[in-house]
Amino acid sequence: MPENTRAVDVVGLAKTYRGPHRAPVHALRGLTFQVPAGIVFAMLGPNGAGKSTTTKILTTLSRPTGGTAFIDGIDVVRRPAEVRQHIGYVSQGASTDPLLTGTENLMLAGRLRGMPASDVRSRATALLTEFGLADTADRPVGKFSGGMRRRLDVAAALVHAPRVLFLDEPTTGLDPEARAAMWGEIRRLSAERAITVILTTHYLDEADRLADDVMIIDHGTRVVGGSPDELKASLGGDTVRVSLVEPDVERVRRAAASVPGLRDVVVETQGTAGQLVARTGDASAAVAPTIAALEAAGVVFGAVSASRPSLDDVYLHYAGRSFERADASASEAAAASDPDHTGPTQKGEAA
Ligand SMILES: Nc1ncnc2c1ncn2[C@@H]1O[C@H](COP(=O)(O)OP(=O)(O)OP(=O)(O)O)[C@@H](O)[C@H]1O
Repeated sequence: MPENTRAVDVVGLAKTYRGPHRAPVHALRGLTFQVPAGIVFAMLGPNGAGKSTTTKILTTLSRPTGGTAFIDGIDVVRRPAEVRQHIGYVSQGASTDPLLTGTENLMLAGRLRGMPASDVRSRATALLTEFGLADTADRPVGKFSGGMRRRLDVAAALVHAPRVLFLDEPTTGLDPEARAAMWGEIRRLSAERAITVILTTHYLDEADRLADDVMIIDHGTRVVGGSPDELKASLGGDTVRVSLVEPDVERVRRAAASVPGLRDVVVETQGTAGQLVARTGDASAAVAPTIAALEAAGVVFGAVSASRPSLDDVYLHYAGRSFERADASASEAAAASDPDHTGPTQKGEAA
């Protein structure tokens, strides 16, 4: 791919957070990926995978401890001011001022970007119209709904017409309706403005529905990447899933191994519950023998389902554990190792 078609080019990116009273945290461990210009690209990973750290480095808010990163061919470490002209960034927390109106917020964003006062008003008006906020343009933003506020955040990030837009968990905390509206905005932006959208998410369905390309990231490295369809097709065949009650893992494995055509068998437990996930060429043919084998082995189980592979299955296949499990254990580990851990939205730069 020619150099100039890459919106993002990251090679061997590393970031270690060091604090005086804590063990170093290796948030990124040699992350390498490229994003072609003009697509919607999703970084998908469980809590603590390194998504926000990557975004912060690419948006020049944090310096890497190793590797290189370029936006539109510009080095984020050596030429950060230039990079900032090319990017818009919507962080996890709201970035607009609740006491100012929508128009005032966008004008402020434009002025902070160094735009002339004569340009910012017309730009603010156009953006408010584009994002369906024209009717509420003169209301203080503190009175906006969560979804309206998030749309205004995106509008503010676009005030200087950047070529690459970063969205850090754009729909976290939104209700389903506002979430769907935000997905619509992101698709529209990509189609109408031809900008590159890089979003981080830990919602599998969000990555699946929105992204042209997905990179699964875990423990600070790239696990696998590609279009959602490519990734799902790469698994070959269907998924059989069985929910288990107080499972004896070895017994379940042995029973599954006796079913012809079942492969990639994973048995996970969480408390007294568990699940068996396996791949098969033809799920409809595999369900009955799976049930028979589990019954014969005396395994207690609940729902049995067969489906086309999902991104959840892709994650399980390549990362070796289910996404839900990874998310839960990352949160537990963070809470255990850091009594001050305040969750994903409140982390500040410590190094
Ligand atoms: N400022 C910081 N100081 C110390 N450790 C940090 C800091 N910011 C992030 N980390 C740690 O770095 C690792 C990666 O965190 P990061 O926020 O990049 O992950 P994430 O994939 O964005 O997760 P989340 O969805 O929870 O935001 C985690 O172990 C996290 O606890």
